[in-house]
Amino acid sequence: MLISEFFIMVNQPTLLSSQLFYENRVVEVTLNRVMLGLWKEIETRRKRSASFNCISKDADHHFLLVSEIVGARETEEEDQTNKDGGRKHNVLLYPYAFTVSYTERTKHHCWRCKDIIFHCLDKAQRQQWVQTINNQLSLLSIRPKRLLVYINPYSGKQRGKWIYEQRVAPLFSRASISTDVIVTESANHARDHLKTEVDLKQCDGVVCVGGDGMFSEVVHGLVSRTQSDSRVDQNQPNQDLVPCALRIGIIPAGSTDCICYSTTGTNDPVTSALHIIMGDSQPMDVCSVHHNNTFLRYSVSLLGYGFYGDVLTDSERKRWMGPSRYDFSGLKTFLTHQYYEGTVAFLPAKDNLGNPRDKIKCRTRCHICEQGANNGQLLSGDHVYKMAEENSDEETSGDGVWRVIRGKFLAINAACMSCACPRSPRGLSPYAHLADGTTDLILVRKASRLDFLRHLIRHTNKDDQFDMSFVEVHRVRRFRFAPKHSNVISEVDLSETSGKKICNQVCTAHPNNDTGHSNWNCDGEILPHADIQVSVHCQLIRLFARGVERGTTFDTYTWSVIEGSNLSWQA
Ligand SMILES: CCCCCCCCCCCCC/C=C/[C@@H](O)[C@H](COP(=O)(O)O)NC(=O)CCCCC
Ligand SMILES: Nc1ncnc2c1ncn2[C@@H]1O[C@H](COP(=O)(O)OP(=O)(O)O)[C@@H](O)[C@H]1O
Ligand SMILES: [Ca+2]
Repeated sequence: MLISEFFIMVNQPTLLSSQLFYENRVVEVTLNRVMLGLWKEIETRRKRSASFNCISKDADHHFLLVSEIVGARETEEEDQTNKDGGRKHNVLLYPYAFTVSYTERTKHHCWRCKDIIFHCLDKAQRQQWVQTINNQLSLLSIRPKRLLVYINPYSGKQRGKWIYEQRVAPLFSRASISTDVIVTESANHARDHLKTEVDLKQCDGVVCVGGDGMFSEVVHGLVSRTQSDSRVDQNQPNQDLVPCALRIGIIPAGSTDCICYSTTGTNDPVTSALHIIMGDSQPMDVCSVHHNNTFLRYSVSLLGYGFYGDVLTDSERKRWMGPSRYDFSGLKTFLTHQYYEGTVAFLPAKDNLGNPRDKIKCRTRCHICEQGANNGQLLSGDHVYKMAEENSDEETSGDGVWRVIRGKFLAINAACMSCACPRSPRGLSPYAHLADGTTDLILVRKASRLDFLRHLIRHTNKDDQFDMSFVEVHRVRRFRFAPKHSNVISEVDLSETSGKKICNQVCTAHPNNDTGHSNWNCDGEILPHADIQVSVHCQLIRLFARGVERGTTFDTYTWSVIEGSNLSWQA
């Protein structure tokens, strides 16, 4: 925060100002539209031989941004003695206490809810403070007041219900958020409920408690509902989709929690609950996946063919193992060392969106994502595009240049965001962006087991997983894949979209016994088709998050202390 910004905050009209007892002293506490300031210290009381002495002290200035207050409430008596260090004298002299809860940043992007207790001389004064603070909070229109919560009781280690009830619900109640809670009874319960039954006008957001699969259900429910309400046909691969009005919150309780980790920097339920309460908003890209002009699914994190497809397929049979199923199946798949032949065609992103190796990380208020939105990255349906065959063959069209790459691949991954998660803290594509309208397409060609292991290990440390001869990565707006024994990216198919037969048949139809195909891992769901068309829809949804924050700076501290300052609080 700049000192000039601080002056602006201080000079807001005062809403309420009183002398209150705080910790061991009487202070003047002032509330304005943007900050709650514990301003001039009037006197400090210290206990000395069971009596109190007044010791004056230099100015000591604290403040708390109103936007980071969770709520204010009358302090329960037990809180007063427990949390306030059992200072009995407070109870005698200033018997009416109120608690202000606020967010505090701790290590590794984790947030915590902290309390400050102030003591008033009389009941009316306390009531006035609690009411005025809460009234101010209710004026913050970005904050949700009513939420629809879906809990998957079987996610991760099956602790979703406990996490919600013990760690999250008490915070929502402190923030005066009302909730409708649904514990899902089967897969797709949340998706179908959102698609058909819910009156979306009755809530300010949807929260899912679970893993990436549960988030995916909510995305499918909300996006499909929004399109059907707007009469948009999702089966058209190049269709402009209508952005969803409601924001989605994720309380992480799953196996990978990659979407939560990549959007908040951690997989901590309390942090996520606080982002929801603060009314944070993070736009996010969504990929639509089609097969032969039929809609299959949406994806927001990983679309993986080969290695990650095979890990998922194997792990689904081992759900009973919980999150460690991925470690077991990961090892098994690695040892199998299967590669797949096929053709990838892609439309690269515009240059101003950087590239997957430029070391520009997506952070809160990311300027690359702003550029993406300004570029109008969402492609409209009537663009004519062309495609050229062969490794570096290229052909220009009104929409850019399509490139086609054929080969044998251990893995083909598309990361629409970094896909950072506890297993891989930098992620599959560390410099991918949440909301730029692109996905990073990672092609891992056939290589030795040892080289592939080196590549995988680099996901877990600081080394560059793309700096290997058999790995290439492209930032793209759209792509298509056809396995070898398919003729999907074919002359006929291309002529339908380009109007010109510019490309020879890339993949020859093969009499085949249907082996040699992997599955696509689409945010943890197995896709039934290997040949797919993918388009990125820029900023189609919004999350209750703010992206990963940069390092700790002055303005990341909420309860800040400005000692020795000569600033004065003005009405
Ligand atoms: C020798 C060490 C190798 C370690 C490699 C680690 C690489 C990890 C990259 C993880 C990327 C995760 C992308 C996210 C995928 C999720 O959508 C998906 C479903 O999650 P959930 O619903 O919570 O179950 N998770 C996976 O597909 C798991 C992939 C794990 C592969 C080891
Ligand atoms: N009540 C339920 N019973 C069974 N499956 C469910 C239920 N609710 C949701 N699901 C499904 O469980 C799958 C995994 O959910 P997720 O929350 O991602 O957990 P995990 O991270 O452990 O995979 C998702 O595909 C989701 O559709
Ligand atoms: Ca993106």
